[in-house]
Amino acid sequence: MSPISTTGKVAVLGAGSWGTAFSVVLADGGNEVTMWGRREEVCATINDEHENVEYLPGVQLPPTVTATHDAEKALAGADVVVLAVPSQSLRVNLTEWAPYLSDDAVMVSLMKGVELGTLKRMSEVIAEVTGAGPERIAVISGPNLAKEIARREPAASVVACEDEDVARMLQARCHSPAFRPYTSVDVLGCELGGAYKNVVGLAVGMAVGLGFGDNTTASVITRGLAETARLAMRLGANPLTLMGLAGLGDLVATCSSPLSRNRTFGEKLGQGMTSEDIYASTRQVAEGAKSCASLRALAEQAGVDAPIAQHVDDVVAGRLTAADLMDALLARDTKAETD
Ligand SMILES: NC(=O)C1=CN([C@@H]2O[C@H](COP(=O)(O)OP(=O)(O)OC[C@H]3O[C@@H](n4cnc5c(N)ncnc54)[C@H](OP(=O)(O)O)[C@@H]3O)[C@@H](O)[C@H]2O)C=CC1
Ligand SMILES: O=C(CO)COP(=O)(O)O
Repeated sequence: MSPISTTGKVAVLGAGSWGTAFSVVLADGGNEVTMWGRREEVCATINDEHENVEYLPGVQLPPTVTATHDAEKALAGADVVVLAVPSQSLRVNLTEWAPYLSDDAVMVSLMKGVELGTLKRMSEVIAEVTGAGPERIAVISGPNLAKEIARREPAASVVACEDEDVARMLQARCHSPAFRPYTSVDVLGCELGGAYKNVVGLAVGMAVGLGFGDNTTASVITRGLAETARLAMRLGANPLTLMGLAGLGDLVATCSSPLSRNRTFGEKLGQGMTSEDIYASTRQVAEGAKSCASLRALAEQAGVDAPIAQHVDDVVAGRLTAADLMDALLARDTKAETD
């Protein structure tokens, strides 16, 4: 095997919280980073003030991070392309960007969602839109709340690619003093862990919003992990992935942290706000509010029992209240824990 390159030019497409925080990780790892931002004014403040004032105020970005509104410019010369837009917009975005991608660039999904309608994971959307093989598609997922990562608080994550050499190359590219990536070949397990924890985070948030304490949240987290593992294993994931950073690790971070947008969305539902009110109150994405419906459908398709996804979807859609969700989860037929 040839020596692994640890530096190079990376395009990060998406200038929200995670695209920006991950650009800091990549810059700390020695890469030259060009971000693509949807709005010119966001790019201008990144270039002129080295700060993403809207998404990560107070975080000074390294000089090797620049931004452009022009995707062709962002992608020029990039051998690694990091995708950090909301999951539901990826297909449209990537279709626009595809003509500017080089034929051998590796694409890395940072996204934690499942596409509505098609029920595709983000790696599957990337493969479909670009025609790239699995050796050019990777996922990075773990307990990585953007604000903490941008402040360089120590954290670990998983870099998954079916081609282990590519996972190792990406691991070297994003290893920095505060960010420790582990490799994996279980792309499916990492993606389902990342998408499902958002739905469980919504349920935990609802419990918090209703005023319940740690027994309730621990019960929802644990049964949420069981539900995630049931579906992921049925679809072919390695169960150990669900016990790792992209499963349990991310679930714990999301469900415990007031920084989580999904937990916060759930908390507001628990306090009686509607999804429409919550959408109107923030620009930031809470992936679980959409992926609850796609994960519910994916579980139905796979013949897997998914009561948390099912009831969270009903609350988000306004068919149930958060209090109904808690009652319904407890009133289900009793069974053995390991069924
Ligand atoms: N934040 C976090 O801690 C983490 C997030 N993730 C995942 O990363 C992904 C991105 O999330 P995050 O950065 O946090 O989200 P944010 O809400 O912070 O930012 C979203 C970004 O996407 C842009 N955007 C929104 N809609 C569109 C669209 N239709 N087309 C193109 N761009 C669009 C926004 O632009 P504009 O400002 O113009 O609206 C903004 O730059 C999600 O899948 C999330 O689950 C993963 C790990 C950690
Ligand atoms: O994925 C995340 C942490 O790993 C971020 O969670 P939220 O999208 O809920 O903020």
